[in-house]
Amino acid sequence: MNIALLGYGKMGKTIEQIAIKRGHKVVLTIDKGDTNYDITKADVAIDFSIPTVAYSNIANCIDNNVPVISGTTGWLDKYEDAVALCQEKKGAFIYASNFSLGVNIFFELNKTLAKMMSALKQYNVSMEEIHHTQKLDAPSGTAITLADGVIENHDGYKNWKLEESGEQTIPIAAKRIADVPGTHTVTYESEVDTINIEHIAHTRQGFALGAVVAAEWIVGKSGVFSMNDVLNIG
Ligand SMILES: NC(=O)c1ccc[n+]([C@@H]2O[C@H](COP(=O)([O-])OP(=O)(O)OC[C@H]3O[C@@H](n4cnc5c(N)ncnc54)[C@H](O)[C@@H]3O)[C@@H](O)[C@H]2O)c1
Ligand SMILES: O=C(O)C1=N[C@H](C(=O)O)CCC1
Repeated sequence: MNIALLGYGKMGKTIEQIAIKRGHKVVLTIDKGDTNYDITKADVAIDFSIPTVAYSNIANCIDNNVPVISGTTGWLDKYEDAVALCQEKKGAFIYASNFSLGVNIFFELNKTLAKMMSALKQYNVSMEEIHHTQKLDAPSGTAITLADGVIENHDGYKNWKLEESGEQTIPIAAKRIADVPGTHTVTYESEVDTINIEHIAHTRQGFALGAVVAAEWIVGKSGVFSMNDVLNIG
């Protein structure tokens, strides 16, 4: 497959290594300031850029009929626009806040636990995410997906807030520590005990492999998909 990388930072470079090992060719590496390029050289594009440009990168792919995978976080106010554009143009698009297999299993575990805890009002839920200090957005996209998973499956919670608790609100703490690839903890606390579930990424390889697997999966399809479709879970 010929792959375009939109964003050639930490993730773009890790994805390039994995894509080549899996027999693909990286035909475009687009970073800040690169505007004049022909995206149609690629069979599929993988966007890991920055929140302010993710939507225009995705829209450019859809407009040019190139399937696109996006892992960029912090741009979800425009997610529904991307869905509408993809449907209108009969394109192919996947956004995932986290492409790693382990986190996608963790997402399902989180939903199951939320269902179990819904009747147990003596427990309060909270979340913590820890990432490296270059991260531009907070809370992480993964923490938002985890909070949404609780809200959909636990009748005690209706929203989430960064560093703030309140009635029916899941507090999310965001910590920034040098070189941490990504740690997420969901905690249920009562007066007598604590239940934690946690995912710790040791490297970025898991995110990158998941993005390449999603790119392999989407070619030849049309529609808006999720990692659950790719991994056949959930
Ligand atoms: N979904 C996941 O599994 C997952 C995993 C890791 C990171 N991420 C997200 O992916 C994004 C990138 O992460 P990173 O660690 O590679 O960040 P990074 O800062 O290392 O790389 C981002 C790159 O995008 C470039 N960029 C700026 N403007 C651009 C433009 N107009 N077009 C293309 N590229 C442009 C920057 O110059 C930089 O090189 C972040 O939003 C991060 O939260 C998601
Ligand atoms: O390094 C990052 O930035 C990460 N971003 C994603 C998020 O916001 O959840 C996934 C984990 C790494």
